Amino acid sequence: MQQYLELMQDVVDNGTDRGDRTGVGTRSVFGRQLRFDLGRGFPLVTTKKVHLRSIIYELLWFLKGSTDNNWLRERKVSIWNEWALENGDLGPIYGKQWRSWQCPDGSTVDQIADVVSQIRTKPESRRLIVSAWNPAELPDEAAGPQDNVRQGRMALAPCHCLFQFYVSEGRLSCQLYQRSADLFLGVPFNVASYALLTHMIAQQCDLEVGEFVHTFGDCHLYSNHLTDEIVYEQLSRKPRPLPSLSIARKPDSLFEYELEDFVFEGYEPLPGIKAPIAV
Ligand SMILES: Nc1nc(=O)c2c([nH]1)NC[C@@H]1CN(c3ccc(C(=O)N[C@@H](CCC(=O)O)C(=O)O)cc3)CN21
Ligand SMILES: O=c1ccn([C@H]2C[C@H](O)[C@@H](COP(=O)(O)O)O2)c(=O)[nH]1
Repeated sequence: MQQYLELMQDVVDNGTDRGDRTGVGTRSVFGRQLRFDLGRGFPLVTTKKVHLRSIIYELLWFLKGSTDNNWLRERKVSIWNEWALENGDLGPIYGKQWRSWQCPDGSTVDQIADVVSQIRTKPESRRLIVSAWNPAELPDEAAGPQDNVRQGRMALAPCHCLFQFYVSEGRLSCQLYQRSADLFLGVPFNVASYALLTHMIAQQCDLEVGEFVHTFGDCHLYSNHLTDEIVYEQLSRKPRPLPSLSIARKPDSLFEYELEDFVFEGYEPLPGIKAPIAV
């Protein structure tokens, strides 16, 4: 994960200091890319301990099509708490757009089931895309997350907003476009989540894993992460070898995976680093 640290250093050295929606302030660069060969280890940050359980449950929750934070809370995953209503509702965020994108005629599109079926039947297609960016349901940037949900809008605009698959020589690759990236807290989650999704879809489609290509728009470090205890501490650490992932069984569909199916070996990270989240 040296390249993750290099991107962090790039933001520190070349970023411009700017204000942002949350009021915290960031240092940011625009337009960057990381590439991970998934055959050479699972891309999980090793220079701090990353909470894999939260990442896996969040992905399973997206794949269920759920936007109800209670499902995560029941599993002790707290990463969406700040954005949810009292009753758990997060509005039409990822799960809704992935599994039941609303059409004008009242029908819905299951983009995930469709893309898996396309990968199986038309692997050379150049249209293997899933988009969470639904302009009709975006939040009003001037209102808070809960107010947006009360209006039937998303609590937060999709950050990882569009991804595309590519099949070549029996390998499945995935490229993500992330319009806005919290490099310290969000990105380790996003890289691992899409790497995991690529492994799952490859297994379902009888393919090997290829690359995960992570393309960024506004790539930032929050100003309250630019401290000796947080970002500079992480930049002083040396990456360790990557863990490996094996999947214990092959479920009948992409929607039937469980936490216990994912077996990670050789994850020996440096200690965790706590940081405040910008809401
Ligand atoms: N500012 C911001 N950054 C994000 O990364 C982010 C948002 N907002 N809003 C929506 C989701 C929620 N995500 C989150 C939220 C919290 C953590 C976080 O606090 N991580 C800690 C603790 C992990 C845990 O307890 O499971 C970490 O050390 O990684 C990570 C991703 C990613 N997203
Ligand atoms: O998966 C995610 C979700 C969110 N983020 C970060 C990126 C930004 O710091 C905030 C979102 O704020 P916007 O004003 O909507 O850009 O959350 C992330 O990195 N990964």
